[in-house]
Amino acid sequence: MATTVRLLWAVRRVGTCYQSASPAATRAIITNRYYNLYHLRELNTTTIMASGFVGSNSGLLFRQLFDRDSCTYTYLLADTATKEALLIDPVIELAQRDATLIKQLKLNLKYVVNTHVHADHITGSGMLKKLVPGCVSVLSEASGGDADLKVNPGDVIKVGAVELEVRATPGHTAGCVTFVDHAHGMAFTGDALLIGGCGRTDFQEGNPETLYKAVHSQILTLPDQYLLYPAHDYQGLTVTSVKEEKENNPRLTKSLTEFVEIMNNLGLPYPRKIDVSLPANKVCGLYSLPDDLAAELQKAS
Ligand SMILES: N[C@@H](CCC(=O)N[C@@H](CSS)C(=O)NCC(=O)O)C(=O)O
Repeated sequence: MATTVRLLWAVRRVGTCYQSASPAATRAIITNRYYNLYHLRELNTTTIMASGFVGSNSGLLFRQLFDRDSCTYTYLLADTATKEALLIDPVIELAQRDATLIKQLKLNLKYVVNTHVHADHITGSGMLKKLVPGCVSVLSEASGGDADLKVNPGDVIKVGAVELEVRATPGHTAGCVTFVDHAHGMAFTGDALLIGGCGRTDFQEGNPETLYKAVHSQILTLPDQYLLYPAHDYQGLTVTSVKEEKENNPRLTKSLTEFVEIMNNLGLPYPRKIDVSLPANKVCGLYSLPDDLAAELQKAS
C-alpha cells in the first residue's frame, strides 16, 4: 500500500471523532494509530510464522508436521541463512516424508532430537540417520537411552543462529526435556505439557508430583506470550501459550494434591505400540540394533 493510500485508509478508520482536533494533533493521532496498526501487523506476522510458515525476516524456518496414527507432532527448525536444520520428535513411518521435505527446502539436517523415550511410536531418528547421512541423534542423558549426543539441562543446541535451551521436565518419564527458543518465544514441551493436559505418569518412571513441579518451574515460568508446542494433540489443536495454560489447563491449574489425585485416576489404556516402541527408542530408533531385529520391530510397529 502506498503511503498516501495507507494514510487515507487510516483517516477513514479514525473517523469523525478527531475532527475537532487541530491539524497537528489529528496528524499525531493518525500517525500513532497507524503505528499501532502497523505494529500489530508485525506481531501478527510473527504469530503466523510461529504457526508454520517460513518467515523471511525472522531467521527461522519453522514447520509443524503431524503423524495421524500416533497424533505426534514433529517440528522442523532451520536457520534461513545457514540452512542448518534440526528435527524434533520424528516418527519412523514418516522419516521419508521428513527427509524429502528437508531435501526440497535445501536444508542441511544437523540434529534429530527427541524430547524423551516415546512409548507410543518408534522415533524416526535411526531411519533419518540412514536417509540423511551425517545427522546426529540427540536424547537427554537422564533418559538412560543411547544417542550420538546426550544433552543435559542448561545445554544449548544450535543450528546456525537458532538456539534451543535444554530444560529438564521429568515426570512423564525421568528423562523428559523441554527445548526453549528464547529468540522466537517458543518452547517444545514433548509430553510434559500437552494442550490443556499433560503426559500420563503411570509408567516409565512416571511421577505426578515430579511432573507438576517440573512443568510449573520450567515451563509455566516462561513469559506469558511464549508459544508452547507439544509432542501430541488428540483434539486437533496445534499450539498453546504459557498464559493460556496457566489460566485454563484443567489439570495443572489445580493444587499439587488435586493434580496427583487426577493423574492417579486417569485410567488410560496402555499405548498400543508400547512393547515395540520402548526397546527401539532406548537405542534412538533402531539404528544400532541388528538389522534383522530392527526389521522385525519395524514390521510389528
Ligand atoms: N492411544 C494412544 C496413546 C495415548 C496416550 O497414552 N498418550 C500419552 C502420550 S504418548 S505415551 C499421554 O501421556 N496421554 C495423556 C493424556 O491425557 O491423554 C496409543 O495407543 O498410542
